[in-house]
Amino acid sequence: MTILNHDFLALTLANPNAMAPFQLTFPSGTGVVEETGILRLEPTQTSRVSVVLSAGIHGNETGPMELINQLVRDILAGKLTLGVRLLVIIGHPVAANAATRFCDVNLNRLFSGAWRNYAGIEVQRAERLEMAVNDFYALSSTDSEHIRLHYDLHTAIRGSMHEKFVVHPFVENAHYSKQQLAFFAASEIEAVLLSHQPTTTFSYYSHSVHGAHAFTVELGKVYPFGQNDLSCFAALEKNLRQLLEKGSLAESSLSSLCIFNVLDALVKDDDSYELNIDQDVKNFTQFTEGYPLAQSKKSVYRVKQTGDAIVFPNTNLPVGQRAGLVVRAISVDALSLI
Ligand SMILES: O=C(O)CCC(=O)N[C@@H](CCC(=O)O)C(=O)O
Ligand SMILES: [Zn+2]
Repeated sequence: MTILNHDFLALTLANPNAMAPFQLTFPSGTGVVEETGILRLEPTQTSRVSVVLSAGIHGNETGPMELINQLVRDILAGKLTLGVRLLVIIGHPVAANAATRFCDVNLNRLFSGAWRNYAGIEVQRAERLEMAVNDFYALSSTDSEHIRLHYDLHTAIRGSMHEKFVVHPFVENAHYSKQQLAFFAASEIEAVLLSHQPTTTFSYYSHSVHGAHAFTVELGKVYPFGQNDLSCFAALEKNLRQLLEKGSLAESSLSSLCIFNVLDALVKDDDSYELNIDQDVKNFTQFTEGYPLAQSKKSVYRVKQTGDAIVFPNTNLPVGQRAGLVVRAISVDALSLI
């Protein structure tokens, strides 16, 4: 079996629920479609880099799916010579076809085994995606020189003061990879959010279980299929092509990056939970000290310091889930870089 027109996204969306595995060859290697939306590509030459590129963990975040589909198409067509091990994931084809973020439960809250505590169609998918990542990294060399990367590409519900930004997973030793940050700077990513607690996101899973340099990468605002301006991703696309071809990461000065500590995760603690923000407030909007940013019958959250800002505000979710992040800018010089 082959992938018609090298269009892995079309194949995935045409078979959203399941797909029998099949193998394929392409000019620079061999591959296997392991399940719908899960494609592993192995280069002919051995490589010391294993890259996971995922998109569409939220079904309506179409731009990143189109971006990675272009990369796959060019690899399969022989226009891009694959030089690294590559696992491509289209996260949630059922939700993508329904043009919705998720069907029953937010898939990006189900990793690190959290799927065991939920019910819905995303549960099986989270377990399957964990397995795909486990199998992929298990096949990589255990030598300490081998580099494991996972970029989980998303787009945001709202507009943003910083159009492109990454969420850095919690790292216990607070040492941050200069090379990864320099790669983001070179890819026109404007800001980095440093998490300070474990989460149940996909990128955190790859980091915590497999020691990967793993990030949630936000690439702008959500648009339907066909309405994305892929030229907005040009810098990242160019650098991903270099990574996939040469196994090397483009780098720029970190001085262009705005760094933020995640101070607090706002959690919806009651059905009465509300955020005191306008409907169209952008990510990274700042507030003044004492401002009652969130409240419910059970709690009130007051802004701790003028300049603290909100990211991912959202109350359209079940009690117990994250309703936003409160972040505070810090200097890049304050980071311990390795
Ligand atoms: O725009 C929003 O509110 C959500 C965009 C999105 O899907 N963000 C990810 C971030 C994951 C992380 O914190 O690493 C998510 O909420 O799952
Ligand atoms: Zn998302």
